[in-house]
Amino acid sequence: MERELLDSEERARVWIGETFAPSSRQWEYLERFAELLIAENDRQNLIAASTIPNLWVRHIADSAQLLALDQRNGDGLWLDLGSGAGLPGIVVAILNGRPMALVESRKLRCEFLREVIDALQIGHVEVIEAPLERIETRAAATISARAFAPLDKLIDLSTRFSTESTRWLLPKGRNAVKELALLPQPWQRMFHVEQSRTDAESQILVGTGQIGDKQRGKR
Ligand SMILES: C[S@@+](CC[C@H](N)C(=O)[O-])C[C@H]1O[C@@H](n2cnc3c(N)ncnc32)[C@H](O)[C@@H]1O
Repeated sequence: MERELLDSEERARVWIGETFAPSSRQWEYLERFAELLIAENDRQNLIAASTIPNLWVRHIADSAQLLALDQRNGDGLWLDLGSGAGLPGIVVAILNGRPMALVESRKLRCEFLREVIDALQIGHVEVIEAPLERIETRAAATISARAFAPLDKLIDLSTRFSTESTRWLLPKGRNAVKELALLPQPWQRMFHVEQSRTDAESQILVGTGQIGDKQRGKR
């Protein structure tokens, strides 16, 4: 069955309500995050100004849809790479209590992320202010990365955080299938393609497992 496209702010909110049943506090946090994001966008370029009228579709629901693809609870770490303004990491963390690590190399963006965490009192979120290449290796239950790097580079940089049960959630816009086809076969087989709920032409690569050196060698 074809999925409903979240093509209006109202539909995006209704879908979030139906999918995650947020508490009134979680709704308040999503609203507050949206306000902080818009305000901060005057100071630093976090999101394209043209997307602000559709913020709930383009950023909030677009981020939340990743959580719908991995609704595991518990204490498995969610690692969000190149988090920028906290997309998808902050949205996911508002809706889910799993530990969240936001990896972001730019100082100003990290300052904003820490302000949001303080304002919303979401203590299960940490900001790792460093290039991904330099951070300590930790096992991630989930790895997300929105608009971070081309797929082959992204996988190269993040393989060391994966385990056999790692869920990879990689929104890849219109080039998802093309980028996937460029990977070595063993990596390709780990992924399937999900249609984005927020953009008819965008897709998300969803994978499970550890990408090891051996597989890399079988190019
Ligand atoms: C295009 S932005 C996307 C931000 C956010 N994920 C989003 O979808 O709005 C890419 C982000 O990745 C960060 N970034 C780029 N290379 C990085 C690296 N090697 N390590 C950590 N962060 C990096 C940039 O500073 C930037 O904030």
